[in-house]
Amino acid sequence: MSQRPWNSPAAQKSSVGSRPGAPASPSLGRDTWDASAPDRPLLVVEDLAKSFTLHLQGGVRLPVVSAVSFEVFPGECVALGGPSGAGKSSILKMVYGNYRIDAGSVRMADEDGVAEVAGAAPRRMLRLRRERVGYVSQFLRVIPRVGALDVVAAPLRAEGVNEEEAKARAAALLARLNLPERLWGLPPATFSGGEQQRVNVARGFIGAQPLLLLDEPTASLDAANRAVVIDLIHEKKAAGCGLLGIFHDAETREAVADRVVDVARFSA
Ligand SMILES: Nc1ncnc2c1ncn2[C@@H]1O[C@H](COP(=O)(O)OP(=O)(O)OP(=O)(O)O)[C@@H](O)[C@H]1O
Repeated sequence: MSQRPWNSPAAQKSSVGSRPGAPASPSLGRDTWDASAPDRPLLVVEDLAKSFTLHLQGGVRLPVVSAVSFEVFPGECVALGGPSGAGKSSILKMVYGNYRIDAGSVRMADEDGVAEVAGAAPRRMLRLRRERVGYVSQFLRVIPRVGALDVVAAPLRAEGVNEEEAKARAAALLARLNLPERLWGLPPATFSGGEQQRVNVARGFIGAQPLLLLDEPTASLDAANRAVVIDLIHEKKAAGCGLLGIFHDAETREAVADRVVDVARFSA
C-alpha cells in the first residue's frame, strides 16, 4: 500500500474513528450519554455530510464529505488527515458551527447533558463556544483598534475572570509564545503572519473549554514557537481536554496526535 505522508505508520497510530481501547459502544444516545464520565467522549460526530452550492457558478453543487463519523475523548488529540481539499477544515467549521451541517449530527458534552450543534440556535452556539469548545482558526480575525493583550484576554473576561487576572494570564501566555512586549498594546492587524498566529493560539488556548479545535496552529511558526505550541497541546491533554486538529507539519502531528482520522475515507 502506498504511504501518504499524513498517513505514515508513525503518524497514523490509528485511523479509525473510535479511540483504540475505548468502550466497545459508548452510548451515543442523547438521554443516556453521561458526558462527564471519564470514558465518555467529549465530541461525537456521526454521519456528517457537507456539500457547497456555488451560486455564482450557476448553482453548481460541490459534494465534499459524507458519513463522517468519529469521537474525541478527554485527554486525547485526534488529527484530521487527508489530502488538500479532502474537507478537513470544513469538518472543523461544522463542529464549531461556522458551516451549516447538511446531514448528520455533532454532539458535544454540555452542562445540560449533550448539545447538538446541527441546527443549534445562535445563542446556544455562542454559549457552547464560551463554555465547551474553543477554536484556533488558521487566520486571526482582527478586531479594529483592539490590542493583542485584550484580544487574548477576551475569552477569560467572558468566563467572568477579573480584569487584572485576565490581563496577567494573557501577558504570561504571550510571553511564553515569545511575542515581543512592545506589541502587546497594538492591534494585530499589522503583525507578521507568525505574530498573528501566536496571538490566535494564545486566544484559543487561554480558555477553559474542555474541547479545542485547531486548524493548522503551527503553520506560520518557527521551530522554537512550534515547540511552545506542542507543549501547550500536551498540557491541555494532561488537563483532560480533548483536541481535534489539522496539522500539515508531520513532525508536529507525530508529536501531538494520538490517532489520525483519514478524511479521504469520507469523500463524497
Ligand atoms: N465556503 C466554501 N464555499 C465553497 N466551497 C468551499 C467552501 N469551503 C470549502 N470549500 C470547498 O470544499 C472542499 C474542501 O475544502 P477544505 O478547506 O475543507 O479542505 P481541506 O482538507 O481542509 O484542505 P487543505 O488541506 O488544502 O486546507 C474544497 O474543494 C473547497 O474548495
